[in-house]
Amino acid sequence: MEATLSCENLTHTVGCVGKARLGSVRGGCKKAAFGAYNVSWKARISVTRDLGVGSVSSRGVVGKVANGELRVRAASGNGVAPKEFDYDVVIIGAGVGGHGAALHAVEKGLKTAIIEGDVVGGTCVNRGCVPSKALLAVSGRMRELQDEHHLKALGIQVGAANYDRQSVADHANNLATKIRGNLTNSMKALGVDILTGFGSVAAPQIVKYGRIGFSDKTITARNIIIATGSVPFVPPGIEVDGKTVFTSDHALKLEWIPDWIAIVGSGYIGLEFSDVYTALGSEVTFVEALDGLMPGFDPEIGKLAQRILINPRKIDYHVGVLAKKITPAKDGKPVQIELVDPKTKETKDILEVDAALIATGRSPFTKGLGLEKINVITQRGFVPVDERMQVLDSEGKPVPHLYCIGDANGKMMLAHAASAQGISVIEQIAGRDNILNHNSVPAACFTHPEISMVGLTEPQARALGEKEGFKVSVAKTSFKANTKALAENEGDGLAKLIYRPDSGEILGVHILGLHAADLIHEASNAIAMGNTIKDIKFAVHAHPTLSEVLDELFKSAKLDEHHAAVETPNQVKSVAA
Ligand SMILES: Cc1cc2nc3c(=O)[nH]c(=O)nc-3n(C[C@H](O)[C@H](O)[C@H](O)COP(=O)(O)OP(=O)(O)OC[C@H]3O[C@@H](n4cnc5c(N)ncnc54)[C@H](O)[C@@H]3O)c2cc1C
Ligand SMILES: NC(=O)c1ccc[n+]([C@@H]2O[C@H](COP(=O)([O-])OP(=O)(O)OC[C@H]3O[C@@H](n4cnc5c(N)ncnc54)[C@H](O)[C@@H]3O)[C@@H](O)[C@H]2O)c1
Repeated sequence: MEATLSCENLTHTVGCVGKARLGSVRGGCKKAAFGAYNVSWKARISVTRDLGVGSVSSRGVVGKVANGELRVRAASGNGVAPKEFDYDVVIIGAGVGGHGAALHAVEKGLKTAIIEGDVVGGTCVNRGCVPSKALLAVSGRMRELQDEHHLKALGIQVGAANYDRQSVADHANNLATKIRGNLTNSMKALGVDILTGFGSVAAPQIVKYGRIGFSDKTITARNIIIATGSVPFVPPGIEVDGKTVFTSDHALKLEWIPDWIAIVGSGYIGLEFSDVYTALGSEVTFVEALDGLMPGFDPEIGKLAQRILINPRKIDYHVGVLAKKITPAKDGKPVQIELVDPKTKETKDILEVDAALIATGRSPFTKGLGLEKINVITQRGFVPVDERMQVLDSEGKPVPHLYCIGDANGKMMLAHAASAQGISVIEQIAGRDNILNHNSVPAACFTHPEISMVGLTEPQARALGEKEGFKVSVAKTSFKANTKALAENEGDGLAKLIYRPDSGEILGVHILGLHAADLIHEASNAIAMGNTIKDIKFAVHAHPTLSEVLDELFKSAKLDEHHAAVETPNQVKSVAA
């Protein structure tokens, strides 16, 4: 038996003895018979014949054989950096972006350090995705238990639902602590060096870290990745006291439940918190500067979201007005919000409420990084990068060995986008060119029901079609036609597909309905893999599942005649073969 080993990025070689169930492998990197073999610790070895399941190990390198493919990775984690540098990779910021990059770096055998100035996990774990989803888990259940009509339809009777505020807050805090521990342990287990302090770029390939203003330790790095994230953006004129006027950082602690809260900004944070607060008994008033609520969503989905998530709840709103001045409650006076016309700046109204949550976006946290020393000028604080996340200097040229990922570059302020950008950068450092297709990155808003999306909105797709001269079509399916959704008595919802009828290319998918955040991945994976509607419309989905909403969606797309004519379902092909 013979096996072909294709090795990439050979740097230095470690001895490695391979044993697979059907034999072992011997030879150099190009072509090998079974027996002992030498591989680079950065090598990826593909075995052309199915070896069954087995493993190889030597000097901290283990490889697993499965389905004819042998992957080799560093088991004990950190590799050995070339002599002239302390590390192959130094990451500044241990949020989800930095964490994703660090794990992938050690997997590639790169000696890696991560510098954190606060606590591991960053925004997502400590002040973002994780605690907010814990609160939303409670709001979802409270909402269901309070919905008599819904429960009656299922034949269920329950007494009055109630909650203990401190226990809900503890649930969110405990979850953040647990996930923070998991992240820390995963890096320690693989041997990532976790360094404590505020990091900055002292010069190309040199990083300093230590207490802010006293960065007294210096390390050298072949590559530096900036992953310093973001903080809440508070517009000027708004005074945050952390008690009655606060940002998501404070709100997630759930220190109290105001009877009436104004939420300034109807983006992701505003919408998710409106779900939490209304389920826990608050009345909500949205203040949104743009002309409609949820301006970032596909307009049709936004309209439906308003019908399902806003109108039936104790929520009212002011749109097309700017919250210009907000004064915290003081001396028995409530919180005061001055609303102005965004164009004329004329005062439109003064709101008096118990509390105000400021959810007006996030600012990159990039001050003090020392980028100006290497001729990099941030744009509104965001670090300019190219499609490979390479930092650009003031002339638009990539700075060698310097990358920026996650919220700090502002390309897509989502946890999984930060992590995916980190992995993409490590792939490049390991010598494999990689460009993340941001159009394939899904997003979700975890309201009840959820909203999810990938790719373009309908107006964006139509604008692109007009510019590039292609036709855009739209298909839709309703959750009302889905057996599983109806069994759950959760028929409210819509899935929308935006596509090119000439090529079958998927331009965007938007879902509002039960478990929309999980359902979107069939569409996002299809876009990432470059699959067209023709490729996936014959895929089989289990019945009865919510996934059939997407099955119906892809099946209902109408492709142009010439394209439809060449369609052949895969299963028909394989039967014929
Ligand atoms: C309320 C809320 C809910 C969210 N929910 C979701 C969600 O459900 N799904 C989702 O995908 N996204 C969500 N996000 C967005 C998500 O949290 C961010 O996109 C993500 O955390 C960005 O990751 P990052 O690694 O770029 O930065 P961060 O997570 O902000 O981490 C950056 C880290 O760098 C550290 N740091 C900064 N400067 C330095 C320095 N100079 N030296 C050393 N360390 C430094 C910081 O202390 C921090 O730990 C939410 C955000 C908020 C606020
Ligand atoms: N589930 C998730 O994935 C999730 C959840 C929360 C946050 N996030 C991320 O966090 C980031 C920040 O979220 P966000 O909701 O704060 O920002 P956002 O950009 O989504 O929404 C901010 C809204 O505030 C409005 N606004 C700004 N200034 C205003 C003012 N003075 N008066 C009235 N309205 C004003 C804007 O028009 C906009 O609609 C987002 O980019 C998002 O990606 C993601």
